[in-house]
Amino acid sequence: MLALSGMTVRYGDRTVLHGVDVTVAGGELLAVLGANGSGKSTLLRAAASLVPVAAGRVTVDGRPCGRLDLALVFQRIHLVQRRSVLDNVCAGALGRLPLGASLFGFPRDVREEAMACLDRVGLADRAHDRAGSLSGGQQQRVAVARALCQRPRVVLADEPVSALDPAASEQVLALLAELAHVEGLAVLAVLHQPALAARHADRVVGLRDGRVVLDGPPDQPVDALYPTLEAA
Ligand SMILES: Nc1ncnc2c1ncn2[C@@H]1O[C@H](COP(=O)(O)OP(=O)(O)OP(=O)(O)O)[C@@H](O)[C@H]1O
Repeated sequence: MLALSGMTVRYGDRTVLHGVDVTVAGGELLAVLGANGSGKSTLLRAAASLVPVAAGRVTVDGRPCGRLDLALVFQRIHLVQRRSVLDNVCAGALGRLPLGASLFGFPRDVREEAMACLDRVGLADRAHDRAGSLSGGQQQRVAVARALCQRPRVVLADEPVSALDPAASEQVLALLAELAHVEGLAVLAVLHQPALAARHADRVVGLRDGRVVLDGPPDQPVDALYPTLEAA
């Protein structure tokens, strides 16, 4: 479903992605692994058109990727802390609502859909609490619900569990895998923990110096991606 082809990104005269090809099927959770600076976030940002691309194409089912095809989940959780959990999830629908539609509150159908998304992540009972009153792990699940409310085909998650404790990390990864497997979404997650990828991803892509150096089953050895302590 999602195909990144020949993705090349340069910062100044430095090339940080060298013609990277990555595909993610519908129903698949793909983990992207690699050492610091290997180009993982740049790849995700290039896929979302958040950085200029020197060459390459991003397609969804063979068509150029549209703004509404993709939903993003970031490491730092961007929720409006003083608004309710439900309002934050409703905001996922903004891209398809007419301008100003949310000025006097979100329409009832959007609120119902947002409640269903919250139910999906196990937080329907917190809908009317302030987002800021939830734990980090719960807020990341709200961010996933907001992404769902966008009705995307593809979810791109950039280190979604880096700030979470082990139990919350497992929960968020299991949720992303479930969205892929149950909703048929293509989910690409940049991760720093190979063990989490091995437990939850369907496939792993490894980057080194802006190139794909492995692509295969999630439980394959990935040590070669990371510098040893002596080399660091
Ligand atoms: N805005 C920028 N301007 C210049 N260079 C950048 C910029 N963003 C990233 N880079 C460089 O591009 C390379 C890849 O960075 P990127 O953030 O994609 O790596 P990463 O694999 O996600 O790293 P990390 O695991 O540390 O988050 C690095 O060498 C980084 O210094």
